[in-house]
Amino acid sequence: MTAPLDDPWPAPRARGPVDAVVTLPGSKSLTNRALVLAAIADGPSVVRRALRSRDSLLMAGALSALGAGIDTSGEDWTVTPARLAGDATVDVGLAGTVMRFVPPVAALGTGLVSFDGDAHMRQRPIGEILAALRALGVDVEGDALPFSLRGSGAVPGGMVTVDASGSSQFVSALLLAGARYDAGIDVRHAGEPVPSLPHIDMTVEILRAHGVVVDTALNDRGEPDRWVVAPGPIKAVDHTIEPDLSNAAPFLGLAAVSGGSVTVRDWPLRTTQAGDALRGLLEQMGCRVALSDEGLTVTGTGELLGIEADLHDVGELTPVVAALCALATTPSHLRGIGHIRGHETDRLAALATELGDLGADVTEHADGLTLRPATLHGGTFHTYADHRMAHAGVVVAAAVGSDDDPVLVENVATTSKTFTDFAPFWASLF
Ligand SMILES: O=C(O)C1=C[C@@H](OP(=O)(O)O)[C@@H](O)[C@H](O)C1
Ligand SMILES: C=C(OP(=O)(O)O)C(=O)O
Repeated sequence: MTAPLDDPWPAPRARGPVDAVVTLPGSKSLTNRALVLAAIADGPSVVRRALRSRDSLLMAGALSALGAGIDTSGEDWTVTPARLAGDATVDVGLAGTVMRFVPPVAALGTGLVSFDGDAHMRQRPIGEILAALRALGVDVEGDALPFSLRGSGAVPGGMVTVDASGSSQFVSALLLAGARYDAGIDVRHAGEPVPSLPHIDMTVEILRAHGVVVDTALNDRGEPDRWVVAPGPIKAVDHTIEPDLSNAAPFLGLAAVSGGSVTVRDWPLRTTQAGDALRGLLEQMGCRVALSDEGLTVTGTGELLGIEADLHDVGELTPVVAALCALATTPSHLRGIGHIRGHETDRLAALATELGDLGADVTEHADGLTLRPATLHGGTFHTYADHRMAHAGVVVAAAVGSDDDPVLVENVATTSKTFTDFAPFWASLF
């Protein structure tokens, strides 16, 4: 057990360049997809180097509640599918992947499944998936958390239209379970552009690894925003989970703000993870970036430049990128990210308030932020129960303030959503 931290936490300030080589925990997005598919696959499988954090344990708990056998005792998790039967309650916590990916699976079972989660989760969008399930023949009660559904042992499936402009997870959720629906699933998006497309690519890629037939070529034939999953078996496949590249953001950001050098081990040469975009973003901000057999190394050059960036595809990187922009010597404009107001908190409002309270020059727009150079000072950085706000806070704390005027990060423990014991690990680097 790690000792409880002071709250608010006096996050360490870098007194010189920070040099470190780190091994990061597994990807939340990959772990939770692998668990879902393992639970409805044709036989048992192993999820190696699974992320052990609140979101992945909630996913394991949810699938176990539906009947799957999941052994999370070791580093490698064994999953044994079972007929999904009986009444169950599912705690989704603050995990978008649990709230969105589990209902389409629960619909395959027999029994009443009730969903609830953290207070803020009741504000996060889910209505589109519940409406889609209803249209596909599932008995669903409610339009937001808490909600329930009653499975009848089969889902007819077929064609369904969703507005996934609020979250790519609406599409991923339906695709993940779709091969088990009688007619498969044909998902069409209608609305403003879908954010976080690499996450849908990740879903398609892992489905194909399980032998599921997914047609996205329809998109290339002039039908954008359409994904078709054929009904059929889901092969049992063992997965080894890549490190979480989005969670690499504060570590690489630390190199940038301290003028040091941080290597994240096992950075994949090819990946669908949104965090891979950090390579280009940090290079644009003036860092040296090198991918080698050892991993990804980012070296701060002493110069941190602002950026013009459309983060629509990689919105989850916004909090740390915005923190870096607040410390940059030239202006920045981050756009295309209105949807992150529906993340763990309204991230645009939270970043504008918290960075602004430390002296940053931030303007909030409907779909982004403008940040101009300013001198920041110490104070308390609130996190709104959002792990990535805490990541932004510790990066600012590393670069700003003084012994008499430090940056304190409130509820840094919220990082446990995707990184167990983040704060002691972070502190060990200084
Ligand atoms: O499918 C996933 O694993 C995710 C999709 C994205 O959600 P949105 O499309 O809601 O941004 C991303 O931000 C989230 O962290 C994880
Ligand atoms: C948006 C995020 O999480 P979730 O999976 O809960 O949607 C995130 O981790 O940045």
